[in-house]
Amino acid sequence: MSYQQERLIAELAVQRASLLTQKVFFEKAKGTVSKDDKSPVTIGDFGAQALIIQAIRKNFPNDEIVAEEEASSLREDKALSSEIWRLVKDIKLEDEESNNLLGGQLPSEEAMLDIIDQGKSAGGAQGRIWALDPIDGTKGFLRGGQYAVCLGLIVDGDVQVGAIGCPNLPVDDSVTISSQTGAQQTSDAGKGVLFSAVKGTGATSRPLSNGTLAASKPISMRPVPDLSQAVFCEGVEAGHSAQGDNAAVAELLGITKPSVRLDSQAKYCSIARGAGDIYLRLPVKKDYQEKIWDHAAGDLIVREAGGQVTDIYGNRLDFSKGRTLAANKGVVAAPKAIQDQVINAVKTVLKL
Ligand SMILES: Nc1ncnc2c1ncn2[C@@H]1O[C@H](COP(=O)(O)O)[C@@H](OP(=O)(O)O)[C@H]1O
Ligand SMILES: [Mg+2]
Ligand SMILES: [Mg+2]
Ligand SMILES: [Mg+2]
Repeated sequence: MSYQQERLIAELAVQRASLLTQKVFFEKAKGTVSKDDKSPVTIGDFGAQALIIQAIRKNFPNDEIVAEEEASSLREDKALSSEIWRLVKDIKLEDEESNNLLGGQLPSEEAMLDIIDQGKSAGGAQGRIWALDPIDGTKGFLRGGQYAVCLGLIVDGDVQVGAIGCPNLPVDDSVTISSQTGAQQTSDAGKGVLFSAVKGTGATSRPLSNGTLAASKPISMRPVPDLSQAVFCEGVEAGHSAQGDNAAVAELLGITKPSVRLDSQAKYCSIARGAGDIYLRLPVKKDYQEKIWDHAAGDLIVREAGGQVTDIYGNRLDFSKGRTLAANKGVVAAPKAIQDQVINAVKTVLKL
């Protein structure tokens, strides 16, 4: 199975949904609601989820979908629902053929709510399951920092296809990343990248801009001959990974440069293209289970670019356990050649 059609649909769906998120941001349409877990969810998250699920349903009607958001709060907030519909209804790619492939415009506001609710699969070890994070790094999105539109296809527990749109990353793969917590986001020029991978065929990047079906370029992690020179990245939100432990691991590895802080799976994408080297996500809360939509696409893109992605024990991420990575704790991603060294440092710092 080559998964080329799945990759095409995933790329176009992510590209279209990214257009919506950019429109939401630039129109300052930043209505948010709080979920039970107290995380914010914006007009962009709901709208992007609707657009991507529509594309999956149109092309692969029998597949299951595990998506982050659900529409119950929207059904009780007519004003917010109408505002999302206003922004979603006219979103399209420049290329008519691509729009038709994705199913065209959504038919109505009510249909949009129903579609948002089609991402409630329990996940698991069997069959074809799409993992969708319509906006990963919602807090980064709200701050004007990094965020990502992420879609992965898991087949019998194994990620086969991944696509990630990063509207605020530089197009140029060779630009070394720097911390982006919001304030630096001033200009749009040269920004917006679409990353993708199919298992066994490598990872690629291309510009995300509307209408560009430009050729994808292969990307790969850069070699790290001197670990002390490695660039390590971590999340901006201190509640999502233990920044003190991350720093202690870096110090043990002899890394002297401070971490680069980015929200979202832009971290996986950045190391995959050689704009950084190591991604550390050491757990803050012992009982937190990472969500599959926060990692599926990024895990594949990094591994296809020559990296290894494991949890803090050195075990591969297991996407067959349902909606969460119930068998794993934390995430450590690095070039294959140095992954063992990084894991040893993690084990020392966390006393595992
Ligand atoms: N206690 C916690 N530990 C780890 N990840 C958490 C967390 N609470 C929330 N998250 C997840 O962290 C993601 C963002 O990661 P990062 O901090 O690397 O940008 C969030 O995705 P969303 O923004 O899609 O909700 C959310 O799912
Ligand atoms: Mg969220
Ligand atoms: Mg997320
Ligand atoms: Mg999200």
